[in-house]
Amino acid sequence: MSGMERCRVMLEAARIIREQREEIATMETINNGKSIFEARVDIDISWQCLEYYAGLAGSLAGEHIQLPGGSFGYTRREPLGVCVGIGAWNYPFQIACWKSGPALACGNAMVFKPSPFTPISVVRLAEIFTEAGVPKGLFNVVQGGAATGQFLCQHPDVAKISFTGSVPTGMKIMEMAAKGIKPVTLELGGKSPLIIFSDADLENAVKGALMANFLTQGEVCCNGTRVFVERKILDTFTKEVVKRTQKIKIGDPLLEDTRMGALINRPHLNRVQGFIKQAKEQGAEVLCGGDLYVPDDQKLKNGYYMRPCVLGNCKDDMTCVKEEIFGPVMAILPFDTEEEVVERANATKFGLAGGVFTRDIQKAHRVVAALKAGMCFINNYNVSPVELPFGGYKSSGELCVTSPGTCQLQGLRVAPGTAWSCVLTPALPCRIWQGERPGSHRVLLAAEDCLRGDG
Ligand SMILES: NC(=O)c1ccc[n+]([C@@H]2O[C@H](COP(=O)([O-])OP(=O)(O)OC[C@H]3O[C@@H](n4cnc5c(N)ncnc54)[C@H](O)[C@@H]3O)[C@@H](O)[C@H]2O)c1
Ligand SMILES: NCCCC=O
Repeated sequence: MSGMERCRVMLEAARIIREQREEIATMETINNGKSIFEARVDIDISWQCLEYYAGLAGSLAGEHIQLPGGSFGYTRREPLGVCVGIGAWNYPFQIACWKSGPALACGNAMVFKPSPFTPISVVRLAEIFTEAGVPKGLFNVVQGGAATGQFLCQHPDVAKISFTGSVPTGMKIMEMAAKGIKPVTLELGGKSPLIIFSDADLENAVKGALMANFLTQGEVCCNGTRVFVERKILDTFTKEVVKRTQKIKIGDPLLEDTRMGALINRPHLNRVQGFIKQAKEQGAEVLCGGDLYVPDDQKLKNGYYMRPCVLGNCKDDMTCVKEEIFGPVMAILPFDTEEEVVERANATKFGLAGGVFTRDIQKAHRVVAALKAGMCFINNYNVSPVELPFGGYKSSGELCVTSPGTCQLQGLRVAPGTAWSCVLTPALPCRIWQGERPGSHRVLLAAEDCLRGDG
């Protein structure tokens, strides 16, 4: 198909998703346990993602290169072929759209494997693609766990792997991809810093801290779970955060007023509570929550519910501050100076996201520029519009570069084939990618290098 033909089919899929928003959101709530309130937002981001990539499909073009003596050369953008998408369980439908959107827009086929804990909604996506006119066999769902994932990654006919999940699994995927010399995109875990300066709008900062910690039961990769608070406002901020956390309505995720549903499964619930137990042993103080929540509704009494937890008296070397818990657990850490907090915020193996709350706009930009993190928020948190790139530094994953015939299957939202793309928004650290030209290296440059002229 031509790009415009692919665009039309993808727009139709986006339209069907929009039309069936309520049904798919309900399915996602049952699939994952998150509140229907949040699941609707996930579905909206999903159709927006397909619309976004549909919009790019028609303008994917090669280049004409003039050579001496009247000769010329040209480049074509060709699909890679069969791409594998492997997803995590926290945003099942959305992750499947993030991966299939760019793959299909560029003319690739995709075999998608959801997490075995959330197998359902992606099957609906496959049906929708078929209804919209995606040719049979172009988007495929394979169910299974680690062994199935390995099989897909090692299959000789697979040209590219896009993975969302934990760091240990990401390392295995990268090894498998290396053996097959396959490009890979990794979207991995995080332990992101959220920095609250004393001049911040307190009301907004408290809301931001809740947004950064308790969406989807805290099971969000980019959550700002290390909440650094300037000592001058530590007590006021902590008191308010605890008060608001205790008011979060937990329970049946299908009810309109529920804001926190059930964790994904019993082993994960036990793991999250294990982190809280260990935090107490290491000297942290549970300021609220952390215990099981048993809803009044009899049919939910064995559900995997817990009260959101705020930990005080935390230190940087505690396990609860260093490791990704992937549950509703916020750690509060006092700080005194900007220099100190930036150093502590960056002292982590992860680098997915970061946030700053302050009324001082210069300080805000200075601090986010100094954070070694992919997605940075100023006076806001956990909004990820599809138009913006999403990906990490260090162990949080790799932002792959563009390559001919495909575009990023997640992580880099630029027109495939664009030679230079610059992302420079108030809330994002600037990054510049150099697209591939035949025979050249592809490099990822920090903005500062380019501004100095090194780029
Ligand atoms: N950066 C992002 O965009 C992003 C988004 C969502 C979740 N995450 C991360 O995902 C993690 C939670 O998800 P999870 O528990 O499902 O992660 P996981 O790594 O356990 O599993 C992810 C997927 O990989 C598959 N898998 C497991 N072992 C495999 C192997 N050896 N080979 C191939 N596939 C294999 C699983 O079946 C699943 O589909 C957290 O660390 C979270 O931060 C990151
Ligand atoms: N906004 C979606 C973030 C996905 C990470 O878990």
